This record gives sequence, C-alpha cells and structure tokens, in this order.
Amino acid sequence: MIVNIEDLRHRARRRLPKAVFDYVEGASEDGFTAAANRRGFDRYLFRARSLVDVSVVDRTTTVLGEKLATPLILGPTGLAGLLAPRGEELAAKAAASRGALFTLSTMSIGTIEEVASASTAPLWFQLYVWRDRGVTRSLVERAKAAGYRALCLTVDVPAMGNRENDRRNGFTIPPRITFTNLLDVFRHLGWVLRMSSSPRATFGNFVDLPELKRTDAVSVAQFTNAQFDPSVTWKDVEWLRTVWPGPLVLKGISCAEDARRAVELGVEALIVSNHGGRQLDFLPGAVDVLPEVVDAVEGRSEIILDGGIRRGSDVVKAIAMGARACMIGRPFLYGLAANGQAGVELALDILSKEIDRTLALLGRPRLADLDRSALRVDAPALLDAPASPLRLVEGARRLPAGNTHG
Ligand SMILES: Cc1cc2nc3c(=O)[nH]c(=O)nc-3n(C[C@H](O)[C@H](O)[C@H](O)COP(=O)(O)O)c2cc1C
Ligand SMILES: CCCCC(=O)C(=O)O
Repeated sequence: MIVNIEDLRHRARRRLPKAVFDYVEGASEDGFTAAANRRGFDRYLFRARSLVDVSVVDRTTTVLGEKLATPLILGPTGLAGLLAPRGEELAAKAAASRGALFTLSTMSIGTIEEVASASTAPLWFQLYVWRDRGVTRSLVERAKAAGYRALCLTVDVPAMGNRENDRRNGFTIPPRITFTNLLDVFRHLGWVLRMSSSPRATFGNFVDLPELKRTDAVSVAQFTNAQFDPSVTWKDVEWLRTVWPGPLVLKGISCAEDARRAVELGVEALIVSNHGGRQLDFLPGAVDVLPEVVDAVEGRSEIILDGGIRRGSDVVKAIAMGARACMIGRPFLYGLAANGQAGVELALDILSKEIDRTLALLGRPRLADLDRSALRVDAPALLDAPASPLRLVEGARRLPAGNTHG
C-alpha cells in the first residue's frame, strides 16, 4: 500500500532497471548535500497555535502571477521519459489535473512542442546554455512559440556533477544492454516492454543534432560536458533578457551575493537549490540556505525552495521561512515510475494532503498566514556543533516575525 512518498520510492525501485533507478536517485560524490537537504528540515520544529478555526484550509498560492491549487512545482528532470513512455507529457498532464506548475528540462525525452500540446498546466522551460548559441537561441524561441510562461536558467551545472553510480553502471543514452546489466534487464522485462512504445530513448529536443546522430550511446556526463557552455556568466543572463520576453527564473542559487546580483538584474524568481545534491557536494542543505537568500532578497523577487521535499510539513516549513512555493524532483519521478500519470498525481495528492493536515494542526489554516513565528529552531545539539551548516545561516536563529509569503 502506498501512503507516502517513501512508499512510492520503493515501488519505483522495484519497477526500474538498476541503472535507471540509480540515475534518478543518484547524488554526487559522498552524498553529503543530498542528505543535508533532508536533515535541514529536522532543524525546524513547529510552534503550533491551538483553538483556531481550521474548518477551511487554503493552500492556494500564486507564483509569478500564476494561481496554483497547491504550492508545488514539478522541477525540470532530464530523461524523465525513461521512467515511463512519454513521461514528461504524463507528468505535465498530472500537474494540470492537480493545479500545479510543470517545468520541462532542456534534456527531456519529449520535445518542447510535444509537452506543450499535451498539457494545459502552466509550463516553464528550463534552459542549459549550449556552447553553440544558435542551439540555445533556437531552444528559447521554440519555448516562446510553444507558450511556455517563464524561462528557468539552471546556474549550478558549469560542469556535470560526479555521479559515481552512473559511471559504475555504465549508464548511457540511449540505454544499452551489456554483459553486466543483462540479468537486471531480464528481471525488468515489464519496463522493457512498456518502453518499447516510447517514441525515442534520447534527448528529444536535439534529435537532429549531428553529435547525437553520430554516436550511438553516450554517457550523460560525456554528452553534457561537450555541449553545455562552462563559460556562462551574468552577461549571458543579460543576453537572455534580450531574447526572452517573459519572466526569467534562476535555478541553483545558494548564497546571498548571487541572490542580490540576480535581483539587480530584475530576475523575477530565484530557486534556492543545490540540484538535489547532484552537483557540488558539501553545499549545505537547500533549506539551510533559504533564510540567507530570503533576507538578501527582501521581497524583490519570488523565492522557491528546491531539494529534499518528501513531506507536506517540509513545504510548510519552507513557506514559513519565506519561500512562495516548493519545487520537487524525485518525489514526482518516483510516482511516474510507479504508475505513470496516476503515480505523479498520487505524489502530488500525498504532499497536498500532508500540507493541509499540517496547516490545520499548526493552527495556520492559510498558507498566507505562515511566517517565521510558526517555527522554532530547536535542535540544540545541531546548533552548537561547530561544523553545523546552520552556522552559515545565523539569521535562522533570530526568526524575525513578519509575513514573507503574502
Ligand atoms: C533524474 C533527475 C534529473 C534532473 N535533471 C535536471 C535537469 O535537466 N535540469 C535541472 O535544472 N535540474 C535537474 N534535476 C534537478 C531537479 O530539478 C531538482 O533540483 C532536484 O531533483 C530537487 O531535489 P529533490 O529530488 O530532492 O526534490 C534533476 C534531478 C533528477 C533527480
Ligand atoms: C540528462 C542531462 C542532465 C540532467 C541533470 O541535470 C541531472 O541529471 O541532474
């Protein structure tokens, strides 16, 4: 029986070949940051108020003017179409049916156009800047033509993180059957059969790219390191402003200085994120960095927290700290692998119901009622530990009141 996100994870693990599950689950190097994304939430405890009328709970919010029925954004995830045929389309449909927002990765299997025509959800397009600016510009123009609402530039991949499992597993695009994974593939014939109806097993937005045509199988790191431009700077953010007319979002902000710089350039939303612990290891947990960024931005851009959300209570904590909404990656991918569109809907329902229940128990029936006075930072052992990442976010201890959400 599936009652929470962890149950969905188990189901996904059973249904996917090892190399595919490991790609989804994988963190970089020692996995410190991926674990810190979860541990970070343990430092925030609630201050509940009693005898509040919670007969009506309201978890609606707006993100960049878009009204959402739940404060959840499906994050950009490359190769989601390997978890279920037309996986990105299914996830975008699930977002539409639950009033959430969907972000399509540059590195998706479904194309910009396929996903836009499959779903009525508000869509963002996530951009990686290619060495070939002609390719980059054409991605941006395609996203504009297909009606994506915002462009989300990911800024934490100047090089692909060191995902050692993918190397051990020999994970490639398209996936290959090798001597080492033969038995495992045989054990997952259901997946093989399901995937046989997939339109392709490679990056859909680049099927015409000679590099993809020439090579029959490449590792993700090989391909992305060859294509992504490591020289991208703030100048490129300014350039994107000239080619993209809509709101601009930066994903992967992890300190106050960058947040301020983004605000100066008029970036409409910032995603506090460490890429789910898949990039630079030994960054603090995303929620540990959140107060620093919220305090630096002072309400001039919207802030989204991304990384480690597995419970509705995590979402409530992030919003109380000053985020407008949360982005999720693996939780909806587990759902997608477990049961396609219905699985993603289940992941969204589980989190949304947990949010509702938490708000009721906390005595804050509306998301807009949340502020830092709903929290305590109450883990003395962690607070006093000299190496605690919390030392980096001194502001978190002060917990000033004031609604940063509304
Ligand atoms: C399988 C997988 C693929 C991802 N691909 C991308 C991507 O193409 N672009 C991007 O900006 N982030 C990508 N991410 C990062 C997610 O957008 C998000 O930041 C991260 O998953 C959040 O952490 P969580 O999984 O704990 O929710 C990917 C994450 C996963 C798990
Ligand atoms: C598949 C290309 C890379 C996607 C990515 O950003 C990630 O795996 O985290």
